[in-house]
Amino acid sequence: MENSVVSDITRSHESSRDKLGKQDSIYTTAALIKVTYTVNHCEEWNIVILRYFNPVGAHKSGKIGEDPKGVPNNLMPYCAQVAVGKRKEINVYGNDYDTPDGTGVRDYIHVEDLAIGHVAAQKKIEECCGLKIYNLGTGQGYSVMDMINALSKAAGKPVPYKIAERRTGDIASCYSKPDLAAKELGWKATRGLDEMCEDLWRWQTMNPDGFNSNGPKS
Ligand SMILES: O=c1ccn([C@@H]2O[C@H](COP(=O)(O)OP(=O)(O)O[C@H]3O[C@H](CO)[C@H](O)[C@H](O)[C@H]3O)[C@@H](O)[C@H]2O)c(=O)[nH]1
Repeated sequence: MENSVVSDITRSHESSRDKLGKQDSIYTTAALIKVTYTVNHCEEWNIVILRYFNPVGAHKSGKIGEDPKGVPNNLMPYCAQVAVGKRKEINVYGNDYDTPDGTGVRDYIHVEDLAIGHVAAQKKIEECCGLKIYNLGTGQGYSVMDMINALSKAAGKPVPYKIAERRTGDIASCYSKPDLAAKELGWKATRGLDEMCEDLWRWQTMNPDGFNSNGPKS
């Protein structure tokens, strides 16, 4: 199976067992903590585990954002560096997946929605909740090409790309089922793809070299 819809930890899931086991890591860590919690009778501990999906965006001010060290590994920081002229083009890792346009699908979430999810989780801990595990995603999958097009729109120019080989360890599609977070945390992601890309682009243009930039800071 190449696809993975990440639902509650106690439910079975489908994902590839690739060489790196990459897509399974989101499960494995939470599952191990859950076992440790139960086996060691930690019921007096209150723990909330948050499963992040793919954070994108930056603070609205343009002053706080992602500053990868070296060559970015992830799609959107790399795309942003291409758009700002620091890199030539983005490699699209495979266009022959079983997805609507053949490129990989992920659940991208605005980093501010993710931050608000943490505040909701903190409140849950204060209710003495025991061990809880929540997905912080939008529940909506977008492809690599959707993301390149959305950033091109925000930047007002095309982001150059080329189709490359699949990357080892990638699966076709992975997105969340965030219902439990909505029900028990009262949390839901509200920022859409355009806002993610606009905020990412503002950060990147104000800080082309990340926190070492000498560009406008106000
Ligand atoms: O230069 C790139 C980088 C990525 N991609 C594609 O873009 C999508 C997203 O890739 P990311 O690397 O941005 O994110 P992943 O979902 O692959 O990986 C993220 O989720 C993983 C678990 O699911 C791990 O947590 C990992 O550290 C985290 O970055 C994938 O289809 C990937 O193939 C490209 O086409 N070109």
